[in-house]
Amino acid sequence: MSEPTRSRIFVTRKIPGAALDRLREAHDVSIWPDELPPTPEQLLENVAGCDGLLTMLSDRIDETVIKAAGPQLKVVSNYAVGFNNIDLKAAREHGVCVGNTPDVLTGATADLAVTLLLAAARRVEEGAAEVREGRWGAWKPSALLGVEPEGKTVGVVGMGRIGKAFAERMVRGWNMKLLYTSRSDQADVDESLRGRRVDLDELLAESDFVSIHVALTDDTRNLIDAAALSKMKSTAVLVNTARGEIIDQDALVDAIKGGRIFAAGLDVTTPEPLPPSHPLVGLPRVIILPHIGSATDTSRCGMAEIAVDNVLAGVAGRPLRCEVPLG
Ligand SMILES: NC(=O)C1=CN([C@@H]2O[C@H](COP(=O)(O)OP(=O)(O)OC[C@H]3O[C@@H](n4cnc5c(N)ncnc54)[C@H](O)[C@@H]3O)[C@@H](O)[C@H]2O)C=CC1
Ligand SMILES: O=C(O)C(=O)CO
Repeated sequence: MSEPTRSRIFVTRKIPGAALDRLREAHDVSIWPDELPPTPEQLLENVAGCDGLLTMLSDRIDETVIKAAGPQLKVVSNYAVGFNNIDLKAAREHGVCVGNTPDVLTGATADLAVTLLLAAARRVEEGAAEVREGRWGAWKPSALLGVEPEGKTVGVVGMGRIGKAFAERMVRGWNMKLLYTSRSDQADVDESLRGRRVDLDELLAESDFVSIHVALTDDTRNLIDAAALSKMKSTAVLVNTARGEIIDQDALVDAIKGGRIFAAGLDVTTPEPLPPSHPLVGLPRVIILPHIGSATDTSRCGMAEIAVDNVLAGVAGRPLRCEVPLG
């Protein structure tokens, strides 16, 4: 009996868990060894001749990369649920399947959105900085006053998997009223969470807390711009765990400085990493985390299993476990 064909796979970063062992057993795998990602030039060099790529959300996989890999490339398996870093049109044109890692990170990312909402609302960053920097003075009745979610209105922009998990937490945990935007009606959300689908303008005007959960597309880039921010309540808290490009960051700096919204909690920014000199960094009432929404052992190992399954299926010409529709 002939040996099964071994494919060439490039993995652009070490990933947690044992899933990569399964890939190594079946195929010839090279893993980028550094903590820092390959530069665009290094990526082009390393993909040449590969049948499959296992990529990170920070790797830009455009037509140049797909062509540099060569016509034998069958699959790009992204170690993320988001796939805005991949040129889907180029993938389709070159007959390459694209995989992503949904569901296993939904709870962790929704938890982080709740964390950011509470941390921003209760000014946790400013308080912790006072302690760290020796500025903790006498207890003051009106120091670091925040806002409470209980019974208020939460607006979820994009009622997908994570949007829904976040909404469940806020409605069940804090008895909040739910408004959301969605491209289609969601009867289950309306029934089980007493949600109401509205347009973005109404959501921004009526919500005390707004959390972004849409995918980044040409339609959602800069969705939250100066005009959108101006529609929000001056007491509102804005949370973003989706993608940095969905918010116009210059407009957000102006809105926070001008007191046009109360606070913001961001897990994602443009660029990433955000340089410490950026005007958002250190701004009171803005808390920024380094894109850790899915950073739990459980989620990242689950993502690794799916990403490896996607590569194994893709190089074998089978449907992927989680395949991104290419239109
Ligand atoms: N901070 C982090 O570590 C993480 C961030 N994410 C981000 O969260 C996003 C959402 O993930 P999931 O909920 O699993 O994806 P999903 O596909 O279930 O949800 C995305 C939602 O956005 C909606 N949408 C897309 N374009 C829209 C538009 N123009 N207007 C209104 N709605 C629109 C879709 O209909 C869908 O309901 C990912 O695309 C990713 O960017 C995901 C996981 C971790
Ligand atoms: O999965 C994603 O899209 C992330 O941003 C990180 O898990």
